[in-house]
Amino acid sequence: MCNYIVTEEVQPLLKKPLGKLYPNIPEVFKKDISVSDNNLIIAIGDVTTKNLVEYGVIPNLSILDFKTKRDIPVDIPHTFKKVYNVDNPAGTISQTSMEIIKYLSDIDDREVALIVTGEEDLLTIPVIKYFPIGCYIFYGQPDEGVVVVKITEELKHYVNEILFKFRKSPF
Ligand SMILES: CC(C)(COP(=O)(O)OP(=O)(O)OC[C@H]1O[C@@H](n2cnc3c(N)ncnc32)[C@H](O)[C@@H]1O)[C@@H](O)C(=O)NCCC(=O)NCCS
Ligand SMILES: Nc1nc2c(ncn2[C@@H]2O[C@H](COP(=O)(O)OP(=O)(O)OP(=O)(O)O)[C@@H](O)[C@H]2O)c(=O)[nH]1
Repeated sequence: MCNYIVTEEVQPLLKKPLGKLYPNIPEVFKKDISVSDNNLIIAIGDVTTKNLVEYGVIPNLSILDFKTKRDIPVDIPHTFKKVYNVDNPAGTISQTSMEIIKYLSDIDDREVALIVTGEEDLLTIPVIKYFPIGCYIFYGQPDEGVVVVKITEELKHYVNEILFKFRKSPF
């Protein structure tokens, strides 16, 4: 594995929602669908996680950096059952992020937090790559709302194509 660095070619692709954009979390997701739908819920971003938690929906995995808009602190009103930490600089998907997300996709833990030192936005990519088909991913589209992604085989292929457009660095 290696570190993936964003390129000018790939950045515009990542600014487009990878799922359905909603102005706010839709009513259907204001309850824990992972119980009825038997699909995992992954939240990426602090505002997104905070909003879900405040509706009583605790994601199976929350990927956070405890800030929004780069430096506004965000408090998440929940004590997670397991917490992991990873370094992931803005503009990259670090090798360690790829490894920990692959590991987390294989274990059946609930209420896990992955705390990112750096920037968590791009980690939607390895979550789609490694987590099972059918999982729901929630992440924020700044100043537009929240994106809800349901992982499909096609989306996994698209994400692998996107990864090829990153610059790879061994360190
Ligand atoms: C294209 C993206 C993913 C590139 O992420 P990157 O790791 O390079 O971090 P970047 O610093 O560009 O942005 C990180 C976050 O900080 C925000 N941000 C960026 N610059 C600033 C700034 N000057 N002031 C305040 N907030 C900022 C962005 O809106 C974003 O929410 C990002 O810019 C973005 O659009 N994120 C929101 C949508 C998203 O998460 N998409 C996931 C695709 S995998
Ligand atoms: N209206 C609305 N906007 C949301 C919601 N969730 C996220 N957003 C928007 O998306 C932005 C990014 O939210 P997240 O993806 O949770 O990321 P973050 O950690 O809060 O912010 P960054 O560190 O800047 O990426 C927020 O600042 C909001 O503008 C929501 O439920 N409703």
